[in-house]
Amino acid sequence: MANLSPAQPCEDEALSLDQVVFAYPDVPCVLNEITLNIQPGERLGVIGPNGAGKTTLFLTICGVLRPSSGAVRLFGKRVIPGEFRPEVGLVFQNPNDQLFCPSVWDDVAFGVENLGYGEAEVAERVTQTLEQLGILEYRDRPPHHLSGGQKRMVAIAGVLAMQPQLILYDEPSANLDLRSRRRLIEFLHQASQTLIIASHDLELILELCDRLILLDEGTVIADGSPVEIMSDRPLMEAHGLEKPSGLLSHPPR
Ligand SMILES: Nc1ncnc2c1ncn2[C@@H]1O[C@H](COP(=O)(O)OP(=O)(O)OP(=O)(O)O)[C@@H](O)[C@H]1O
Repeated sequence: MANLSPAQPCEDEALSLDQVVFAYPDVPCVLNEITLNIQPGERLGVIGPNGAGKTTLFLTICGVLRPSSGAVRLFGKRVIPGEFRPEVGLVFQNPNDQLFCPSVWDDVAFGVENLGYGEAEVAERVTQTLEQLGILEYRDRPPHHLSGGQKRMVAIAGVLAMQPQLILYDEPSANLDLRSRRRLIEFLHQASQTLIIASHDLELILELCDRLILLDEGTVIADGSPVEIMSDRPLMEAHGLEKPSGLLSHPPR
C-alpha cells in the first residue's frame, strides 16, 4: 500500500521535491530527504502528528525556508529561496500571521497590487474573490475585528485573489464551527487549482483529497490512496493518528 515512488522530474509537474532536507539550527532533520511529485489538478492531503514537519514542508515549497540540500521545482522551474513565485499561494495555519491591513479590502488587495496590476484590475479581482467566498459584506471591516472563521475566509481570499495555480492550505478547518467548516469544504470541492492540504481533520482530507501522504519526523511514511492509508489502523496508530470513525465499516487491517 505504501508507495514511495522515486522522483521522476518532469516539466509538466505542478510540484516536485527531490531529496529535500531541512533542519532548523536547534532541530536537526525536520525534513528528511523528501521526494514527491504532484501533477496539475491533484489534491494531496498531508497528515502526521504534531511536529511531523507539515508547516516546514509548506514553507520550503514556497521558498520561505532554504533546504539544506535537494531541490524544489514549481511547474518545472526551480524554487530559489526568497524569490517570489506567484504560481504558489500559502494559506497560513493562523490567519493572524497573514492579515495585517486596516481593512479586509486592503488585505485582499495587497497581494494583487504587489503583482503589479492597476487599480481597476485590483478592484475587479478583490470584488470577485470576496463575492465568490460570500464575504463581500466584510470589505470595510478591520480583519482583527472578525471571528476566527471569518478571518480564515479573508486569508483564503487574499491568496485566491492572486490566482495561484497551486495552493497550500495549512490546517484550513482549525477553529471553524460546523457550518463554516462545511462551507469551506464545499468551496474547496469546486476549486480548480492544484491543492495540498495539511490537516488533523482526517474527514476533511477524505472528502477532498485524491491522494495522501503520511509524514512523521520529516519522513514520508506512506503515499497513496487516502482511504487505504487511513484504513490501516496499525500504520495510523504507529504515527500517533487514529483511523477516522467514518472508515470504521471498512474491514480491519
Ligand atoms: N522556527 C522554528 N525554529 C526551530 N524549530 C522549529 C521552528 N518551527 C518549527 N520547528 C520545529 O520543527 C519541527 C516541525 O515543525 P512543524 O511546525 O513543521 O510541524 P507540523 O507537522 O506542522 O506540526 P503541527 O501539526 O503541530 O502544526 C518541530 O519539531 C518544531 O518544533
